Amino acid sequence: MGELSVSKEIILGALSTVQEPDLKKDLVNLGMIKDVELGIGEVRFTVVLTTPACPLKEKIRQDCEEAIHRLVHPDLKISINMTAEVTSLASSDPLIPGVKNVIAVASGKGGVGKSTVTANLAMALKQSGAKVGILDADISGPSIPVMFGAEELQPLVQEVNGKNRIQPIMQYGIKMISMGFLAPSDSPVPWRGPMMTQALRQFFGDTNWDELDYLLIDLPPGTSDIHLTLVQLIKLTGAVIVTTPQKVALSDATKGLQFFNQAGINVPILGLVENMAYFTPVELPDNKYYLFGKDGGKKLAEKYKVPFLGEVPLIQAIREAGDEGKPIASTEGPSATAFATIAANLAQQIAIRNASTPRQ
Ligand SMILES: Nc1ncnc2c1ncn2[C@@H]1O[C@H](COP(=O)(O)OP(=O)(O)OP(=O)(O)O)[C@@H](O)[C@H]1O
Repeated sequence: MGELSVSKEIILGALSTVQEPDLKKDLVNLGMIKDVELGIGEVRFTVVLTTPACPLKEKIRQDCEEAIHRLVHPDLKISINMTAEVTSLASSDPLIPGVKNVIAVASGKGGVGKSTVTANLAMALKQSGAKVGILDADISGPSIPVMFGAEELQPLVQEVNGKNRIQPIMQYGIKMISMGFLAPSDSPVPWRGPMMTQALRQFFGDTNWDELDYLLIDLPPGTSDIHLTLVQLIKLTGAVIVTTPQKVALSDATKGLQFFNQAGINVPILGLVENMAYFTPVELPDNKYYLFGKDGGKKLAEKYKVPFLGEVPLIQAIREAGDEGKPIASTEGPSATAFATIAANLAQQIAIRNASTPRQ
């Protein structure tokens, strides 16, 4: 390598030509470059991404290397430490000060796999390195405890700073609380509106969530009192709608979209997930059978101009994993990959949303 005179300013100058592809601003201006250090013929620095699940991680790394090699010196050795700090909408919500993003997972129709998608998205986000929690508010059928093998567990109440706090259950590194922990599934007592509201309030305000990057809320199907209470109680980062490609499911999903979009509620739709997009039998893994029609979710997303986060196949192993209390995203294989892709797309949409909304 020839005579080389490099300063931190020169490096930052080169990196200020690299754009964050989603946020459409340069990395230096976004404050994403940290700890630039120079050695002989070498530069080291840290790139702080907006989520550990960033699908553009490799592209950003390559763009940094390319800019420095092109603008500073082609032989400079570059060591980049890729880290992440999840962004948030407001500086903090007084009810849950340590929680950065609250995401509602909703569906129009029941049984479309909303809880399965919630459980596996949480798992995939956790595996990317994020701190994740689930609040199961689906009183019509609280399935999160079953899907995480936690149906026999009971959250403890502990005194913290003189106040009683519910300790969430921790399974697979995910903190969770569920209506199912309060009311046994065979309980004959129906939940009344005020009880649900009270429970939801406690799940936020009296639960020791500590610090979380993403708190996913598994909502009951349709739209209910719980939906209204939720949007009044907490500033949501946004909502995810789960649907199958079937006509009735799509028409109900539209109602879900409209609920969050309506004036006075104004919760942004972070995206749509198409579950049971096609059936793949175990013995013919390359065959796809479009039992409920093709691309229904994708087309609905296009029609309402909301992001399409991805599709999940109808696979026996997904159901079995749910029943066994071990979400499929915690294993390896095509289903886990599908959920990892959807989780990365969701994390990306959250980062875009947070960057486009002024902090309060
Ligand atoms: N992609 C899939 N492949 C196979 N089985 C699935 C898939 N998605 C969901 N299931 C199964 O379908 C059933 C319903 O799923 P789930 O409980 O997640 O739906 P839901 O929309 O949350 O229902 P609810 O109406 O109770 O809110 C479960 O037995 C689940 O294991």
